[in-house]
Amino acid sequence: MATAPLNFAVFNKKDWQQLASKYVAPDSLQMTPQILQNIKAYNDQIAVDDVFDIYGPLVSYIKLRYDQYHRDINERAGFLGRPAAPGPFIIGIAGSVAVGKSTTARLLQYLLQVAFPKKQIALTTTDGFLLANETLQEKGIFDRKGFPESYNMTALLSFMNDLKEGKSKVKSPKYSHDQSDVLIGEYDIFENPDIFIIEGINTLQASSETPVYISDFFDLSIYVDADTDLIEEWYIDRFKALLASAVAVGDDNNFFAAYTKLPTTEAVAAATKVWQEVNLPNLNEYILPTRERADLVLHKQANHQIDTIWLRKF
Ligand SMILES: Nc1ncnc2c1ncn2[C@@H]1O[C@H](COP(=O)(O)OP(=O)(O)O)[C@@H](O)[C@H]1O
Ligand SMILES: CC(C)(COP(=O)(O)O)[C@@H](O)C(=O)NCCC(=O)O
Repeated sequence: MATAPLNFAVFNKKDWQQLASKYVAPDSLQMTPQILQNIKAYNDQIAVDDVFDIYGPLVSYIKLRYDQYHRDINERAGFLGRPAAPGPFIIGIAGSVAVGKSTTARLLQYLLQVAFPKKQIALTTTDGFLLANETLQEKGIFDRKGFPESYNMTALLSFMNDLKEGKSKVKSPKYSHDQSDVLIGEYDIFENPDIFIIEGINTLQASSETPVYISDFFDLSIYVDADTDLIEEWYIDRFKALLASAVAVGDDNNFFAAYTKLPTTEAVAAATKVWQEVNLPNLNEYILPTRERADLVLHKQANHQIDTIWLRKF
């Protein structure tokens, strides 16, 4: 993997694991058999030792940063002589298409909920802020899906601003991987969450539409990293899983239905072409250059196991 910049501390799994109970009382994140069973129920491929060794210390670190965030808000409000109106503590998760951002985000949401049972931990993806496929086609940029110009950045920034200001009933549009499109008129509604996770390939990118970055609203950012050959493998694995579910559902409106009519080798060749011509150039040109903007980098090796963690020192 790449060498970490000077402003990051680098941990291997063993050293990171030592940090586990530094800030969270040991009983607040006990990995009981029930917790592990719940995690396995949603993704049985997740490495169980990662849940203990990587996510345990990560939750401790988030707890530390969350407490600092609230102290900071109160002190700043005191300085201004205005009441503190804290919005959520926002965690941004970035990384390539198919590197495992949404899986990481869901696992983190679950573990934070276990560690903070009285807090509301919410999650969304920037995928819902993509322009609809029809609009991308009208604009002649369907083959640029996922690139910066394919998102409604103004809507995304306004969503982030409303959330951070503590507005109630803030809506984010939904995206379906089965349909490979945004779901017009369908939203997730957030009612003053305490911790908010937003994952997406563009969470650390600048916008050409406005000088404000999405990450200006973040209190912590995580970049999920891996070698590109592995990510391509995971992209194809996910494509095969989406094909299998299209076959199981038998819905002709499913985006993947057309691929199910092809021999598997042809369908996989088509997906490999999309990876090579769309998602890989997007990774190299627009996503990977944001890695060093993150506060924390989780580097994965084969089988999604995390082997190295970079943590920003300053
Ligand atoms: N920690 C993990 N363990 C096992 N499989 C994983 C893990 N993270 C992701 N995957 C698998 O890799 C593929 C891509 O993951 P996903 O979370 O959809 O990526 P992203 O949100 O970055 O596009 C999916 O098939 C998912 O099940
Ligand atoms: C919706 C996405 C831009 C984002 O991907 P994600 O991070 O959710 O995997 C991506 O899945 C995508 O559709 N890319 C365009 C090319 C393709 O069909 O893979």
